[in-house]
Amino acid sequence: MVEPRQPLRRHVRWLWLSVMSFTALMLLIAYQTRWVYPEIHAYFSQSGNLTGQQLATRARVYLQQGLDLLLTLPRDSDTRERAYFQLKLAYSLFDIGLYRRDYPCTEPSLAAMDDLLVRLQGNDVLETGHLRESLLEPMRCLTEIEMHQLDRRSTVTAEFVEQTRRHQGQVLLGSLVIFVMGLGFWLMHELQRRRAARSARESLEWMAKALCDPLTGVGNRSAMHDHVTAAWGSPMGLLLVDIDFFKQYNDSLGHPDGDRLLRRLVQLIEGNLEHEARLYRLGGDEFAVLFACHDAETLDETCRSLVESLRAANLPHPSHPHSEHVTFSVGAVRFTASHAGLEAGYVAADGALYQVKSRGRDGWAIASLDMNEVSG
Ligand SMILES: Nc1nc2c(ncn2[C@@H]2O[C@H](COP(=O)(O)OP(=O)(O)OP(=O)(O)O)[C@@H](O)[C@H]2O)c(=O)[nH]1
Repeated sequence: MVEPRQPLRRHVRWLWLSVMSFTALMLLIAYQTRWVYPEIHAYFSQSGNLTGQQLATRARVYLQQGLDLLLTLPRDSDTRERAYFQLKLAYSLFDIGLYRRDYPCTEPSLAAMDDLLVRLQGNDVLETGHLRESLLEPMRCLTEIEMHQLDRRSTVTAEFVEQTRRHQGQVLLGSLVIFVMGLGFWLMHELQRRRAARSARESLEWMAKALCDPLTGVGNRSAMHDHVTAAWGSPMGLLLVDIDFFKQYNDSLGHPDGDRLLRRLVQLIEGNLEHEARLYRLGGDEFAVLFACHDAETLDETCRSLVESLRAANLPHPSHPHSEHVTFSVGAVRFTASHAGLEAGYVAADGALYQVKSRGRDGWAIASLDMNEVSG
């Protein structure tokens, strides 16, 4: 019961491993998508961060506040001083390498602011129209920088998001390929294993067939040798059973009936055997019985019992010269299990069988063998 469940368990384990690793990968990707990338995106978008755009925005605010102060009347020294401070702050935030390099309007704007700062410091009279004109260009320039920097930032963010999406797609595709390859390898391994199991099973079946007589289903001569090898060194009894006048039986009833008689004989003999005794067909109408046999009485009793049970079957034989029923001749011997022992035992049992045949058949005879001589 345990054996057939093993492959199922292995399949489940393989599938479980594949599904778990695939799920882990998917979770990782989902985590990246759901939490990590938005975090990065948020970092790029946060309002408190000092980017190129935010410096320009602050500079413009300081500039606007300075201009508002200067446009306030009366324009006393305190107001001028506060306006100077705001303009100075705007100037310092505006005066950075990035703006000078990327925006041509920066240089003239800074020059105009510088000029205004000098005039404020020198307490020059400042006309409202002139003030507006001087600060119009820096204001326009800072607005242009702000807008451009905002555009740049959204372009960079969009590119980043697009890149991560593409990367994510590649990771997903790669994982799917790995998963499919894993399944493929598993499938190949499984097919290979099944092929090996099938060929092993077929080999065993062929081996079993090679040891079996196809007509009667009992073991053949090779199987009998295997039996002797398995019982090596132990005392055994060998009975050779032969149907009398089987040729006549075939001739009168036909070979199919002869086959049926052979199969019936197998049933009768097997029904009469002890548990550990085995029946073999050696060829034609000759059968052999092998069994553990420790003394002569057992051999004698087995022969007697077998012949009597076969006689009791009363199988009809229409062309038997001396009887109306099928009769049998049995030759028997005891030997010690080994190849040489079997060979000698077979010769001796065959001799005993020949004696029975010569005496008129329908009987049994036991040959004696010096068991020590053939025990090797
Ligand atoms: N029906 C059938 N007949 C077989 C088979 N194998 C051998 N035979 C026949 O068995 C007969 C054996 O004949 P013999 O060896 O002369 O033996 P017998 O006729 O029994 O004579 P004795 O043994 O001297 O009594 C032959 O006619 C074979 O053709 C088989 O598988 N089926």
